[in-house]
Amino acid sequence: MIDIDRVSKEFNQRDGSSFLALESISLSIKEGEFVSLLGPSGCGKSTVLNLVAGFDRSYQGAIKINGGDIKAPGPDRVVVFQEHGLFPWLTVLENVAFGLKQKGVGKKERSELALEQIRAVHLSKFADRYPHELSGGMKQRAAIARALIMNPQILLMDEPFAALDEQTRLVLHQELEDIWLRTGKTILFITHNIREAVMLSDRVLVMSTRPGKIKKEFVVQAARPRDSSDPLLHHVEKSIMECLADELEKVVKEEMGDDTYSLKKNTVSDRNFGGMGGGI
Ligand SMILES: Nc1ncnc2c1ncn2[C@@H]1O[C@H](COP(=O)(O)OP(=O)(O)OP(=O)(O)O)[C@@H](O)[C@H]1O
Repeated sequence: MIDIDRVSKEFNQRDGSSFLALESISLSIKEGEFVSLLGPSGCGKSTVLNLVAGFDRSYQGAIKINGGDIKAPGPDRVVVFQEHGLFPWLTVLENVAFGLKQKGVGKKERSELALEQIRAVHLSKFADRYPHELSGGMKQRAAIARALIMNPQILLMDEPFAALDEQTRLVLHQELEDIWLRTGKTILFITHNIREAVMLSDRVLVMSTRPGKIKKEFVVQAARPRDSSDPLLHHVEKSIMECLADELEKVVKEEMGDDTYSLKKNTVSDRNFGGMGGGI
């Protein structure tokens, strides 16, 4: 369904030089699969998502959806960002129905369809509220409903839960898994949270940084719906942490400007990773 074949991406920098953000990335995502891209800050996760979304067409290599080239953003792919992007002057119902209005769907039909999606994300009681009257989790639910109402084949999710508190995030993980199991959407999910990637995904692709590459793939074969106490999930988390230790070292050295600093001296500890469920 999504085929990324030896894709490289360079950005022009202010000083006129170019910066290689992605180097020969290849990956395939099957229809209905839930795949996460995981990696340290700056490894190119969002760049990959933007290319698949069709926001940026200047790259080397090929990206195909169902065998066809991506020419522009399309209705088959909808992006959910960390920032919900709801219109502040519209209610939840109006926000969710907005895309259908643009498509010319009549008021009664779009309200019915919007309410259906709003029910699916458990926001029925808040359909007539404005975004500023909602919690962060509610806003992200509304953003998901707004994406789903367009019935895309593919959901591209760029750290959609990164700004939420831990409890809310856990609830939304369950809700997203329910939605995914029910709708069979193909999901490409970007995160730097190891626990989140493992809890949600069929496969986690760990990226390395500068330039961004796919370092390793982890298949998560745990049963659905996922149970956070499943030992298999903990096992995969641990393997991913080990895989990421080198990358973190690179990032920390670069950010601290100190070649002598070593994370590993302190071992790959909970402190460095923010706990088993932590981010990177
Ligand atoms: N428009 C741009 N111009 C120049 N460089 C860019 C541009 N967009 C991204 N980059 C650089 O490309 C690299 C990859 O960025 P990207 O945002 O894809 O990383 P990321 O893994 O999503 O990071 P984060 O987790 O912090 O969001 C970074 O070094 C970033 O500074």
